[in-house]
Amino acid sequence: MSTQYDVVVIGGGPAGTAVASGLKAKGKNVLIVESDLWGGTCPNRGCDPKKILLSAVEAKVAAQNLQHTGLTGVPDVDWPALMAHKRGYTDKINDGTLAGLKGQAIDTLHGEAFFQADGQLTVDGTVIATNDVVIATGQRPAILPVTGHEYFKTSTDFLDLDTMPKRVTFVGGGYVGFELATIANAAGADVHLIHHNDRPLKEFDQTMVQALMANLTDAGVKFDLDQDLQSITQEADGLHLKTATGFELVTDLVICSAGRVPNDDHLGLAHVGVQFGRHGIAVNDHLQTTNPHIYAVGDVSDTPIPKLTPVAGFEARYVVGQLTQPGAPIDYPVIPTQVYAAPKLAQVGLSAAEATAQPDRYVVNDLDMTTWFTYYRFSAKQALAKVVVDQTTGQAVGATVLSDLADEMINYLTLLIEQRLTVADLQRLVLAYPTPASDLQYLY
Ligand SMILES: Cc1cc2nc3c(=O)[nH]c(=O)nc-3n(C[C@H](O)[C@H](O)[C@H](O)COP(=O)(O)OP(=O)(O)OC[C@H]3O[C@@H](n4cnc5c(N)ncnc54)[C@H](O)[C@@H]3O)c2cc1C
Ligand SMILES: NC(=O)c1ccc[n+]([C@@H]2O[C@H](COP(=O)([O-])OP(=O)(O)OC[C@H]3O[C@@H](n4cnc5c(N)ncnc54)[C@H](O)[C@@H]3O)[C@@H](O)[C@H]2O)c1
Repeated sequence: MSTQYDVVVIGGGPAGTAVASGLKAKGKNVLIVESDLWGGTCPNRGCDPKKILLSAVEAKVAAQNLQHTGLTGVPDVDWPALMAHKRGYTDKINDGTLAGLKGQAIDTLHGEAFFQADGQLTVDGTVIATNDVVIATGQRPAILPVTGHEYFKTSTDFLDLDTMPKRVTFVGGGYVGFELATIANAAGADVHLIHHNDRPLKEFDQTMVQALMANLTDAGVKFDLDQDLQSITQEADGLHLKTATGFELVTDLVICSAGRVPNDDHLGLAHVGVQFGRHGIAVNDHLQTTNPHIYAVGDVSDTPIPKLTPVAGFEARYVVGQLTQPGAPIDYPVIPTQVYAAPKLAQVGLSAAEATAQPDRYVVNDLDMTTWFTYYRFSAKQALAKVVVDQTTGQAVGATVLSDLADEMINYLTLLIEQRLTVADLQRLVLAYPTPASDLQYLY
């Protein structure tokens, strides 16, 4: 191991590993430091394990929808077997990621990176000399400071549960709350989702959110809106949750799904002049912190961009460019986001609400696709889309989709929006039929 590096990357998640690989490929002498699991949140305790568990939900919903139309019998989720399936993937991530980094001849260190008072970067006390640093330390689950907060478990605990408790409650109606409530409900738990106001998933189209909640309610999830949790107490019959209105609920497991906080408060950033706060590390439009030799990428950076794995990868590629051939400010493409519930809710670009405020420029195609061939085929319960079209160009500029296929449809729509394709452009292509892609020409 060298003692002098061109760049030290702090954090071995999607952002940090992509920076380290990119810089190494460009001939830089790089060290990457990780204090916990190599691979970070997404493959160990985020996107990937969540979507493996969702596979059983998808199969169960598909079977439920086809009852009386050619299929009999709805399968049960065998949680321990599903968890073993998940662990068959996640158990290999740490060693596999580390081996991948070593295979690229990237130096690695397991330990806690910290900037000492004299501005020196240390890993568990050992001083590391470097020209530049890239911070990619991600976020961790927020824990609401209610009485009895020590009883809270997090998404990390949920995604590694040995057995599914009878009663599970989520506090916070964001991505994590909706996604994990969907999984727990399909696995047979009695599920509540407590939210402090009447607008869960507030950044999504609210009529679509209402439709998603109606589907989940039908499936058995109970939404307790406008309930501000005050306390959790352990009693003989379970955990008692009490809210400000006097509402009370008894549960076996309570997951705090009220957001995530940046891992920026344990790095000694004040010792190197790096500004940070509760939204993350302050960066300019070159992802440079207030110390010009230190960059921040991925979930830990304070940007208005959604905190997602492909965004972490995009920012990582940009910073590799900055550290090898500095150039223009970062220019993000449109970014799709989605909630992997049942059905899935996805959106990209301009929202229907934003478009409606400019009626001279935009038109919103409000589509109920439930009876379309694509969804009739598997008796889908509901398939909705709102596609925003710029009337001057005929190009799609935004979309929201609620359906079992929304995760794929939103990527097609992202391509159409980014490539500025019109319906005429689409009709010059021949796409395989019958497929969801062959519906695209009917969306706008
Ligand atoms: C339950 C859940 C589901 C999700 N689902 C999706 C999804 O479906 N799609 C999607 O796009 N995104 C999803 N995300 C978000 C996604 O996981 C993150 O956007 C992504 O992991 C960010 O990558 P990152 O490298 O910035 O941070 P992380 O993956 O969090 O990696 C940061 C790493 O830095 C390490 N670290 C922290 N401090 C130090 C230190 N002092 N020294 C050394 N190392 C340190 C941490 O241990 C961690 O391994 C999900 C997140 C959660 C929690
Ligand atoms: N599918 C995906 O892409 C995906 C999935 C999971 C997580 N993520 C990433 O992780 C981030 C964090 O997800 P999250 O769901 O934890 O956070 P979030 O910010 O999406 O949602 C948190 C929710 O908790 C609510 N809340 C806040 N205080 C509360 C209180 N006192 N009581 C009840 N509710 C309260 C908020 O209003 C909000 O709706 C996301 O923003 C996203 O970047 C992405």
